[in-house]
Amino acid sequence: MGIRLVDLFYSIQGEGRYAGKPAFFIRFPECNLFCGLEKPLKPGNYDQEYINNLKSVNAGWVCDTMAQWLSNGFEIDINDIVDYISRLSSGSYNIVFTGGEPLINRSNILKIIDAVNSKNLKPYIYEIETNGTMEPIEDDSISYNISLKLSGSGMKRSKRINSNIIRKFLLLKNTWWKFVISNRNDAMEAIEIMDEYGIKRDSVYFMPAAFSRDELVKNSVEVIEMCKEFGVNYSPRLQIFIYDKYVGV
Ligand SMILES: Nc1nc2[nH]cc(C(=O)O)c2c(=O)[nH]1
Ligand code: SF4
Ligand SMILES: [Mg+2]
Repeated sequence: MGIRLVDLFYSIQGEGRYAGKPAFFIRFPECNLFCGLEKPLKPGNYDQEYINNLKSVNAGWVCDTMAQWLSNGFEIDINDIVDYISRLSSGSYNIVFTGGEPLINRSNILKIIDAVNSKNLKPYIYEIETNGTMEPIEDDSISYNISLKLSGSGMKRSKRINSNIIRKFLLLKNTWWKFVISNRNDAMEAIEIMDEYGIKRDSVYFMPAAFSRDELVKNSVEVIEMCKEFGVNYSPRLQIFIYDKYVGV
C-alpha cells in the first residue's frame, strides 16, 4: 500500500540544530495554516509565483512551500522509500519529515519509521519540521524543529499558538525552536513567546526570512546582530545559500 508524498530527496539539512548533516527529506501534503494568505486554497497544481501574488495585507510573507504541499504529489510504496535511502547512503544521515504540516500525516510517519527500523537502517536521528500546533509523536529517536508562527504570518494568534501543545513539546527530549525573523518586531515577539513558555535560549534558532541567496546574505547581517544581543543561535538556510531559488534540494 502506497502513501502520498509531494517530494522525496536527499540533500543536507539546511536549517537548525543539524544544519550541514546529510539528510533524506520526506515532504507530505497538507497544512493546517495558510501563512500569508487571507483564505485557504484548494489542493491542486499552482505556481508559487501565483500564490505569492495573493499575499494578504496583514502578512509580511507567504509560505514558500505552499505550491508543493498543495500539489497532488505522488503515491509511493513505503518499501521504495526504504530502498531509496539504502541505495543512496552507506553512512550517517538524518531522515527529515516536513510539509506543509507533517504531523497531519502522523500515521504515515509512524509507518515509515517502523519500516526503516525493521530494515535495520540506522538514521542518526529522525527530524520533524513542524509549526508546533499539533500533538507531537513521543519518541526519543525524533528531534523536533518547531517553527512557531509570528504575527507576520498573517494568521490569527489562536490558530498559530496552542499553549497546551507547546507545553507538550517542552517535555520532550529533543526539542528545538526556530523563528523566521524579518525585522526587529519579529525578534521581540519571539522573545515574548520564549519568556511566556520558559523556552531556553540555548534551544532557539533565529533564521533570516529569505527566498534567494542575495536576500539570505543581506538579511543575515541584521539577524546575526539580534542573535548576539538576545543570546540565541543563528540558523543558516544552507539550501538557499547553495542552490539559491531551487526547491526540492
Ligand atoms: N536542504 C533543505 N533543508 C531543509 N530544512 C528544512 C526544510 C523544509 O523545507 O522543511 C528544508 C529543505 O527543503 N531543504
Ligand atoms: S505553517 Fe509552515 S508549511 Fe504551513 S503555511 Fe505556514 S509556513 Fe507554510
Ligand atoms: Mg522550507
